[in-house]
Amino acid sequence: MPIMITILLLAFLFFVSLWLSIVAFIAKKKSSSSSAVEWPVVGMLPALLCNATTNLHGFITRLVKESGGTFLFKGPCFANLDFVVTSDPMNAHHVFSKNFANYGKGEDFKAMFEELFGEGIVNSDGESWRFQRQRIHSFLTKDGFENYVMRTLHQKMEGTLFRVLDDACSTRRLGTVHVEVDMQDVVSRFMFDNICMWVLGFDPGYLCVDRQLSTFSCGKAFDEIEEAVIYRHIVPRSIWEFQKRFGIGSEKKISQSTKVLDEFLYDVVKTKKQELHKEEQHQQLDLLTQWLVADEKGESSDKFLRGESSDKSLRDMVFTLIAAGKDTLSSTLSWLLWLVATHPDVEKKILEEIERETEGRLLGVFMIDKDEMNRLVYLHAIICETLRLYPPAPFELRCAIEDDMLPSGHLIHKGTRILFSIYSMGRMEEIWGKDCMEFKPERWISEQGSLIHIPSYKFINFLAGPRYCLGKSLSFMQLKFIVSTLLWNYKFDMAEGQIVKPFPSTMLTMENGLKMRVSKRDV
Ligand code: HEM
Repeated sequence: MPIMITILLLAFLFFVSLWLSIVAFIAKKKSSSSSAVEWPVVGMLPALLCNATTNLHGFITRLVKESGGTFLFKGPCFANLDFVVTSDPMNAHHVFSKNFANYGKGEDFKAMFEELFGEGIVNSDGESWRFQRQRIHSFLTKDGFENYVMRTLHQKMEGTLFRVLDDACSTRRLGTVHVEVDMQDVVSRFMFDNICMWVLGFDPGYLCVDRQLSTFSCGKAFDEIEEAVIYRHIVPRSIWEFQKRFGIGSEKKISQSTKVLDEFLYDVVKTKKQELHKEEQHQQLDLLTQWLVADEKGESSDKFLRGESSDKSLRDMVFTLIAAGKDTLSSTLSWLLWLVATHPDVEKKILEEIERETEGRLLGVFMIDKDEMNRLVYLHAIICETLRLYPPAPFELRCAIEDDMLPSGHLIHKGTRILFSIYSMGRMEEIWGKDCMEFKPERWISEQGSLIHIPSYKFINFLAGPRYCLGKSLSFMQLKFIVSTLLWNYKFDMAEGQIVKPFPSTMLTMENGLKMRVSKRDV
């Protein structure tokens, strides 16, 4: 009997103390100004899940601002989902440049992107990464490559993009009112074809004049993977791995889309290898041909890829380059078109600059040379400003190899993951000033009219240090050509009632697309 009384007494005390701690926790939560409450056992996961589908980037930006630049995101205690989240430029400088050797992509990142990038450059570290970087860099800077890219771009714009837009304009003139074009979809298809032309050497026709005819499923598969993979960032690895094993939910989508892509890419690799010895094939400048030719010449200098590359490593290489170029450029273009359409003063200034610097030669798709391109300073500033507010790759992840201390004073243990929010960095008052939320291209231009240099660790959209983006200068060249030609020839107005907001994805796309009315510009 006394034992029974003792047990009842202990149970009573346990429930009273549990009740008191819950009451205290809720009271603390109510008085706390933090946007993410840390719950017992599940950590901050409920707050992340609540915000993940509505305003993931805004939520993280709020947390980063509240914490003064860096905070620890606590996941559930059983899930290994803790991250140090930061938007502090000094931390970026430390991790990406000064102590570069201590930070890799980490096992979790590799697992997340395994079936997509495989051993491709963005998913590798060490020797394999160094070798691929040096090779891709030499191809991109090879004599004639830039011209080749600009020629293929010109060809696709004139042959397809302008005709698609002309169609949209003439339909309006014939009286079919309210014809709206989803420009996000158009530029995404256009960029996919464009990148394929210089990575694979042919145009797969994802954007074609009669878009009803485009049955090409590979481009769609790319888009679907990108949407689905964000889920792997949010839930514990064991959960998405379980779903992957049994083909459930977004994991089913990823495996179906990867299959479609693999069929296409392996087929391209096989055909390319077979045709390599045909006359003039060696002269082709697309990156896949250049890679195969370099293999033949025995230029491999690495254990990883000595001799002829396997079909798998070629597939990984081309997939990675298409992914690196397509989404980044199409995201920048979409946000830029929206920002210009909603800022008439900026639109007016850019048209004045194009007229002044190219003497109006852009009517139709005319090539502009490098000198003319360099003179388009305001356009350059518009691109930087778009990237600042809407970075195509909003996050960057790194994992510590050994213990370390960040300049912000945060102790980093071996294996800790650090998530850089590039989106938040673009909206920090400490970096950009009080008007950081405004779209203001002028902030990039000095009083003398030249571009202001912002250190790469403050503007890490192309990353900083030894792993900075290999496609940066190619991207500016292409974007300047596409934007100047498009804006000079067409006027883009927002469709009525269109709400533009970011979609929570690994790439910063727009949730509801970008519906616009297109008309020919009267110049
Ligand atoms: C607006 C356009 C672009 C932006 C904002 C951008 C941004 C980035 C970022 C943030 C990274 C670092 C990724 C990581 O380490 O996880 C990166 C890497 C890379 N980018 Fe870009 N990129 C752009 C366009 C391109 C284009 C057109 C190419 C085409 C060749 C390209 C090729 C690469 C490659 C090969 C890497 C890997 C570099 C390495 O790991 O050493 N990028 N880019």
